[in-house]
Order: sequence, then C-alpha cells, then structure tokens
Amino acid sequence: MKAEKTSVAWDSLPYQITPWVKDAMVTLGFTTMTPVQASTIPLLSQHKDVVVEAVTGSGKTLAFVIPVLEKVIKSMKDSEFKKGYFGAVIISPTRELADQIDSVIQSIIKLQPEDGLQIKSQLLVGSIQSVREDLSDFLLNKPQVLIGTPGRMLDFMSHNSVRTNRCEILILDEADKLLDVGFLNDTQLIVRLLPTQRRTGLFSATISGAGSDIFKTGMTNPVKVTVKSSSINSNSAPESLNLSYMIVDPELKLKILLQMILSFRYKKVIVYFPTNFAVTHFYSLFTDIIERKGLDESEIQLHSLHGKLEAKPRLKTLTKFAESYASKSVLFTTDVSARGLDIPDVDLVIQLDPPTEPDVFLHRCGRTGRANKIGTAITMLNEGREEEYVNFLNVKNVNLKLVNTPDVSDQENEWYDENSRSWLLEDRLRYDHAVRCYVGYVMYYSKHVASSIFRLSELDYLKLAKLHGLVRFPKMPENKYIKEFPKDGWFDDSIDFDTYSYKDITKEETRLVELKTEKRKKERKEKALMKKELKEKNSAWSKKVDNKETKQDRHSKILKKREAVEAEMKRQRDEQDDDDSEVEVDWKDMVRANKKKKKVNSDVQSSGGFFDDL
Ligand SMILES: Nc1ncnc2c1ncn2[C@@H]1O[C@H](COP(=O)(O)OP(=O)(O)OP(=O)(O)O)[C@@H](O)[C@H]1O
Repeated sequence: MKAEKTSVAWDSLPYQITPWVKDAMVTLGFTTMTPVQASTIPLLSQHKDVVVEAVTGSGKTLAFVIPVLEKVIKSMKDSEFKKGYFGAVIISPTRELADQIDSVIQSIIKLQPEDGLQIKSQLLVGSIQSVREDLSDFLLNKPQVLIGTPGRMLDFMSHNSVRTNRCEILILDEADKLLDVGFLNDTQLIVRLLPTQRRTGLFSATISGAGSDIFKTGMTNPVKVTVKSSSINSNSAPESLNLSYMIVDPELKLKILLQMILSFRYKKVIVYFPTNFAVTHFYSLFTDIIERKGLDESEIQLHSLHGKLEAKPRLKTLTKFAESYASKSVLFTTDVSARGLDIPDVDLVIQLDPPTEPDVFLHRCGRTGRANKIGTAITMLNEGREEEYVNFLNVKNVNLKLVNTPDVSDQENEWYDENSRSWLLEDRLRYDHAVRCYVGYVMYYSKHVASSIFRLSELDYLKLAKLHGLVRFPKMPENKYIKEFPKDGWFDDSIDFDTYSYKDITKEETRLVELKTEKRKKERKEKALMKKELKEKNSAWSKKVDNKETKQDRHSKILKKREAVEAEMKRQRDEQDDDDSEVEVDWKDMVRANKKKKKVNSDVQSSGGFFDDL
C-alpha cells in the first residue's frame, strides 16, 4: 500500500493507541504522525506483518517503536513478564543505531504513568559489557523490550536462562542490511529462536534491495508499505534533500574538501571517506591543517568515527558531534554512519567518493534533509568515466544536480602542498599510513558493484598517489594499469628516505638498525658483483692470452719443422750437387738405401730393446 502524503492526526487512526503513549508523543513534540507512521502503526499493532520502504528521515523508528510498545502493553495486561521472559526484539546492524533506538524508547517510557506496570528496555551490543553482565542485568531488571545488534543478540538469546516463547514482535531495522551476507546467518538463527506466532516488521529506505530474502524471516503474507518523496518524479530521496554532485580532479579532492569545509556556510557536516584508515589519517591531517590556519575549537571542531573504534568512544564521539557548540562541526566517517543515524541539524553531507554499494548512496545522503528540514548532499565524482554514475542513479529514481566545483587558488594550492608535506615529514609513520590509505582506496575501488563505471584500469594512479602525498607507487598488482611505470615505482625524489625518521624512538632505532644492515647488505652485494665482474674480465683476458700462446707455440713448432725439412732438403741437395754426375746412375740405389734405412730404424724402434742395451 502507498502511504498518505501528508502528516496525520493521532486521533484519526482506525486503531486507538494507548492514551499515555499518544500523550507522550505530543509531549515529545510529535503532534501529528508522519505518513509512514499513519500507515504502519495500525497494521503492525494488530495482526499484520509489514515490509516498510520509506525515504530516509521519514519517521520509521516511531513507526515500529509504537507498535512494539502497544504489543508489550497488551501482553503485560494479560499477564506479567516473569524473570527470563521478554515481549519484543528490535535488531539493527550497528551499535550506534541500536543505541539511538533505545534512546527513543527510553524517552517515551520515561513518560509512562508511575502507577501502572512499568515497561523497560535493554540494549544488547558488543564491547560495552560482557554477555554475562547483559544476562545478569536482564534477570535483575526484567526488561520486556530488547534492542541490539545481531551478534550480541544471538549470543544472549542462546543462553539457557533466556526464554523466548513470549516474544510477540520482531523488528528488523535496516532490514536489507540485516538480510545481507554479513548478517544473514545471525539474523536467521535469531528468527529460529523466536516463536512462529509473532508479528514481524522489516524497515528500510531501500528494502527492495533485499528481494525475496524478506521471506527468510518467516513472514508469509506481509503488507508492503511504500513512502516515496512527494515530488513529481517520485524521487527515492525526500523532497527536503538537495542531491548534487561536482566533478573534480582526483588530485585536488582534499583541497576542495578543505575549501568546502572552511568557506561553505553550513553548521554540521558529515564527510564520508572510503576506509577506516582514511578517516584516521585525514582526520589527523585536517586537525593539523586547521590549527595551522589558526582556527580554534569554537570556530570549527573535527570528529572522527569508524568501525575499528571501540563502542564506547564511538558513542561518545556521536554525542559530542550532536551536541557540538562550535560554529562549524565536521564528522569524518565511513559507512558505519551511513544508515539510520538521526543527528539533529546536519545540513551538509559530503561524499569524497560514491559508496561501493549503490543503495548506501541514499542512506549516506539521508543523514541530512530529515523530517522535512532542508539539507544538501554533495558527491564528488572524478572527471571522466565516473560522471556516468549520475545516469546510473537516474535509472534508480535518484536525480542529482551538477554544482560548481570550488576554485582552489594557486596560493591556497601552494599553502596546502607546503603544509600537508611538512605535516607528513614530521613523522615517517604518517607516510606509512598514507601508503596504507592509498592501497585501501584501490581495494575499495575494486569493490564497486557498478564495476562498469568504476574501473580499476581507468583510475588515475599518479593523481591518486599525489593526493595521498606519496612519492613512489607501492608494489601492487594494479600497477600493471600504470602507463610508463617509473623505475622501482619512484615518480618524485623530493624525500630523502635515509633521513626520513619516525617520531617514536624505538621505531626509529629499529629503522636505523635495519637501514645499516640494509646498507651493509647492499655494499656486500655491490662488492660481490664487482668481484664477479672483475673475475669475468680477468678470466676472459687470460683465456685470450692462453689462446695466443698456443697459437704462437703451434706457429713456432711449424716453423721449426719447416726449418728442419728445409735443412734436410738443403743437405740432400748439397749432397746431390756434389755427386751430380752419379745422380742418374745411383738414384735407384739411393731410394733403395733410404728404404732400407727406414726399415732398420723402424725395426730398431719396434724391438725396443736395442737402445736400452746401450
Ligand atoms: N511524527 C513526527 N513528527 C515530527 N517529527 C518526527 C515524527 N516522527 C519522527 N520524527 C523525527 O524525524 C526524524 C527522522 O526520524 P527517523 O530517524 O525515525 O527516520 P527514518 O525514517 O528511520 O530514517 P532512516 O531511513 O535514515 O533511518 C527524527 O528526528 C524524528 O525525531
């Protein structure tokens, strides 16, 4: 069913919600229902399973929280929940979101009449306390509503002392994410632990992405509730959300970001980075850059949040960002903050790169322009093939407008280059991190679902490396896409890596020892190489000499032989000259005598003993 387009009075519902819940809504400032609430509450509070797809910021949380409370109130009226039992489960993919839902529930149940049965909720997420502690709190406080992330919820429910058979309603918030490979197994195991006779509600701004997987939750005949934007082209984003993009030179992205942060007139900005590492690295760089600009905490505050941080600091950061007093507050984050987060007054979302999964695009943008407040989401697209992303989204009813890319003046350009380089050179660890960011970015790029647009073969690796402050391409298989790959990967020799040191003393000492060993190894290698070359040279010369000598020997032997033959011939000729007259007469005798002489010689040689006897 399609939901109403305008807000609806609480009293106009076909199903009457509990009076104190309705009063609580008004007290909290929700004087009317949003369209998705008006459509969903009556269905889910009574006997229907629902699959709800409604644009970001349209009020889906209350659309399931109210039915959850209604179910529990009704069940409590029938009989009290004994120790170990609960009545409702809400699952969300992230701790922050689970915490946020719990806060919404807390804000309502704080307003319940003190003289009635008391509804309680418990948050079940990892890293805050152990499952054992969760269990002891559960058995002590007897909460009827459980909110948590899939992993912790499953661990908790698998425990013997947790009884699931009074659970009447299961909610999967960001359901397409919970039915995605990463969470599907845990989600299905939780579903199997719950009674089949219960209501199920799936909620997301992009539930269509889950396809037939929605039936893996045990639903048979759900009602589908859809809320699109009220704009003519029924955009998949809310009308109050300005969706735009700018074309950028990939090398200038960070300079443009800085320009946007400093000169745009927004108060609360969320910037999406591709990886956890990029958030940490660029958060440190920008903190330093802002300090160098002479701006203080009252003027601008930077925050960083990503999935590798512990749960407690993550929640703390969110609170600090939400409650920031600075004129400008900027959160650097990843997709961990893409879905569901409802931070008041975020008026600008910047995506340095589009997300790898197209559905996440709307979730990221949807952190602003919520509940009819005006918001702007700007996505940077690298000039070239990435510009096709606009058409790709258009097909999905997501329409982006082109906005001008801010100009970075030569002076700003130089200032940034100088200062970011000086920051990088302060500690070699920063360079190592920059390399990891670069590699992480390439990995990230390879994961884009829209792979015909985001092609590794068309990335400008040189500009990307320069954006990260690198001077050499790290060794990686993708280097095959780099035309005219420089020798050993170096494309800039402006950093002397022998003197580039770590701030950490132990790390630096290790580096120096390694450098020495490396140098010695290199020297030894060079020496060995030189020796080898010399040997090869010498052996080639001596071979030549040897060859020359044998040639000369052979030559002189031939000469000697020739001389001997010539001498013999001469002697014979002389003899002939003396007896010339007898030549004719005695020739035959001479030949005979010669033969005889030869024979005697050979007999003597073959008998062997003749000379021995002498
Ligand atoms: N009936 C109402 N009247 C006025 N404001 C409301 C109402 N219901 C919810 N809101 C406000 O709208 C904002 C967005 O609500 P909510 O977080 O539930 O959106 P959502 O649809 O779950 O968004 P997302 O898809 O991003 O998770 C919240 O700040 C909430 O307080």
